[in-house]
Amino acid sequence: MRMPSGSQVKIAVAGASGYAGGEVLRLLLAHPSVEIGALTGGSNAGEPLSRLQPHLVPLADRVLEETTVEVLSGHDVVFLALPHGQSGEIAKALPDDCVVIDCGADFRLTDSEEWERFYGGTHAGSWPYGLPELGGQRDELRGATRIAVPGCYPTVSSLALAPAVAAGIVDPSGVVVVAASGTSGAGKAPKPNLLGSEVMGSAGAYGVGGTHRHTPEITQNLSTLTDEPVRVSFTPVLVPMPRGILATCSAPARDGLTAERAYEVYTEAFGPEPFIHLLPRDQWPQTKSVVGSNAVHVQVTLDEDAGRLVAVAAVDNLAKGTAGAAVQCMNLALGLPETTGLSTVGLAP
Ligand SMILES: NC(=O)C1=CN([C@@H]2O[C@H](COP(=O)(O)OP(=O)(O)OC[C@H]3O[C@@H](n4cnc5c(N)ncnc54)[C@H](OP(=O)(O)O)[C@@H]3O)[C@@H](O)[C@H]2O)C=CC1
Ligand SMILES: CC(=O)N[C@@H](CCC(=O)OP(=O)(O)O)C(=O)O
Repeated sequence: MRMPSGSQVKIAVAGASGYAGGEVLRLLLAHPSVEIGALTGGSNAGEPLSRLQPHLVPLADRVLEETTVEVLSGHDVVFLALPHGQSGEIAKALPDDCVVIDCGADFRLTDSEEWERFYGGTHAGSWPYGLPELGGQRDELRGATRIAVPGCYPTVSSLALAPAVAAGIVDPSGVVVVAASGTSGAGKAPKPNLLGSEVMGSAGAYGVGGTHRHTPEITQNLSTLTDEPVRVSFTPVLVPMPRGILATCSAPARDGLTAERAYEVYTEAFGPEPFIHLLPRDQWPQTKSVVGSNAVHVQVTLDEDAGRLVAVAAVDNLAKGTAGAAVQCMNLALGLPETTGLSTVGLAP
């Protein structure tokens, strides 16, 4: 579906009471070509949106509806911001010409065995993957009617290493990613380990030992860039901040690589990308610079003694890590300028 210039696209958001759905709405309120239609919830259906998302002032008079195919039909674009496993049935029942953008994981993986191993249950299938900056992915997204938005950790770690893997300056069988995330990455639903008293003043690793479900997604992404085997050791870390991910990624450097050459490779790869900002040589990414924005801040160097390329990247997990990517993909799907309604300006301090 392509938008005739000057016309408005009518969107619906399923999961509008959650973090990802709320962020999709925050971004779309600043989008010039969007009219906001149905907003649905789960347990909060029937509640005023303002009780759940008081920051979305222009939508203060809206009431959350039930998440049903009937409510969501009749829109040009439907954003699904539902828990894993909830998108498949709804997506299949929506009209073919409706653009469906799934913020969940249901359609991200291409390998059904990996889906069953990491998520359990039946694999719903795979859709065009919503990371335009990865290889030739942008072309897949133009005019697409079904899009799987990447996970937040896979977005930041895949982008941090993509230029190095694509250029063959590292051995992709030795990738290590350690990424620290803010607590909104875990969603709004209460969880015992996410109580304020558990999280405040503490940082903790989880999903250690290759068990986190984003491991196969990072491996899948990097494998699209090389014919060599890709092996990823991924460790997520929960840190006491509401938003942001900082990923420290490394891989064995190929003989003869210098820090200058690595930086050159990244400059060439990211030069044309509107949302990826390779920092000046002496600066390193920090989450506060990307909060609220769709930007990815990246830096790269060589650890000569360890013989490893080290790339660090920061994103806002709810913006480029979810909702910003979803809006960027909508723009591509509809033939709008890719950056419409999205900013690279963060919120600091
Ligand atoms: N948070 C993040 O940083 C990221 C999130 N995502 C993905 O986005 C999706 C949403 O995540 P997030 O917003 O964080 O989660 P939240 O827990 O904050 O929100 C979940 C939303 O889904 C609704 N919901 C829950 N169960 C049902 C159901 N059975 N039927 C209909 N609606 C239901 C909830 O409604 P109610 O509250 O009314 O019950 C709520 O609106 C997930 O798939 C997540 O993996 C992806 C990347 C990053
Ligand atoms: C801090 C935190 O808990 N983060 C989430 C990942 C959030 C994300 O990207 O999500 P989905 O794959 O769920 O869409 C986690 O580790 O499960």
